[in-house]
Amino acid sequence: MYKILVINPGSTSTKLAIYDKGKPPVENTIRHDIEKIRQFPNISSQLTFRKEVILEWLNNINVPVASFDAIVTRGGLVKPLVSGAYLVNEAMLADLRAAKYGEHACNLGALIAYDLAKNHSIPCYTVDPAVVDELEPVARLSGNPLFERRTTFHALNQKAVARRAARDLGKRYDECNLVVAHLGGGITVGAHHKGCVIDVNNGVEGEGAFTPERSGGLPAAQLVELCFGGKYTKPEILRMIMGGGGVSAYLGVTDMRQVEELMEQGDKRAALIFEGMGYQVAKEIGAYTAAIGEKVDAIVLTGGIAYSSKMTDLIIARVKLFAPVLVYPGEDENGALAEGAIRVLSGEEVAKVYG
Ligand SMILES: Nc1ncnc2c1ncn2[C@@H]1O[C@H](COP(=O)(O)OP(=O)(O)O)[C@@H](O)[C@H]1O
Ligand SMILES: CCCC(=O)OP(=O)(O)O
Repeated sequence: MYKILVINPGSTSTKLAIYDKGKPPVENTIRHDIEKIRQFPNISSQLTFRKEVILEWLNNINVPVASFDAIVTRGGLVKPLVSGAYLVNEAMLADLRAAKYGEHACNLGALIAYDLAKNHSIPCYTVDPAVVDELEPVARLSGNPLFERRTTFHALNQKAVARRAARDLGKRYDECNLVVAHLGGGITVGAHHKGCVIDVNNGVEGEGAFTPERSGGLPAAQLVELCFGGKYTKPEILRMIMGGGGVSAYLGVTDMRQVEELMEQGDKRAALIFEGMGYQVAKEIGAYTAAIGEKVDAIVLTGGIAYSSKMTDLIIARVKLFAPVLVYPGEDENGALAEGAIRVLSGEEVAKVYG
């Protein structure tokens, strides 16, 4: 068995885990001060800050970087890829440094891992990055040839949870039809048809349901008016879509537990926004059920917001006629990353080469 460091950078946190030869994992979620994060002009400039926080933790628990057999990290926004494990290489790092395929905190993972590992000859991997692309040709059409739909979604957790749901249904993943909804800071709903995600909303480009901090799909003509109206700058408008949209724009908070507290105090607007999110997620589930076009074995709800039975009850009430609903709150991205690295180290899977 192997000793593996897992690095999973999110927009406001860095999740870390050490998997050591079958022992229970040692995990740590470092929540970054939001004001501190906002001081950085862009994601890539957070590199040194985030790396030092990781080194500090390893130092505190007395684990040297050299003791790891591999470092595995949540993949960044790179070119569209088939599902699997990838060796972190210079070509991948160059695309991430240039944010060639977009900016998201997950871009930092491979950059940090490589930086930590480079003096110790330790291999670094990513598994099922957010850009896993198994879309059918018909799903790529946007409605105008100037725009092509592309994938950015919770591929790692969606795939891991879909495999778990298949096991619980007594089937193999590639025998199942599942609609998986990851309900977190970003919300993505994927149509898993016999082991392939044939369609999914892009979680960072303004598609799908609104989320705690993202707008989801907006009325296109109104957005164009706003862009050319002269009142807002490009970064301000981008923040309306990512970071400051959705629940944040309506209520000024991004934690759904706070929204529930407001509801308990009788805040009717909070109740409407909470219901609106569930309503939009249910509509997405309906759309991706249609995308599968065959009998759906189960609808799967996962991610942090799936801890809220108020939210899952609201969604289930609208979608239960389509298929049975399974709820797996939270995520086990760390476990999925470690398993991916172990598959490579043990020779069960050959790491793909990015380029
Ligand atoms: N018990 C809970 N009830 C309601 N919402 C929750 C609960 N726990 C976490 N959340 C919400 O889950 C979201 C984060 O989900 P998570 O899956 O960890 O995020 P991400 O997809 O961004 O990694 C936050 O909006 C948080 O408010
Ligand atoms: C990066 C793609 C999926 C996504 O929206 O992730 P977060 O919810 O972690 O921002």
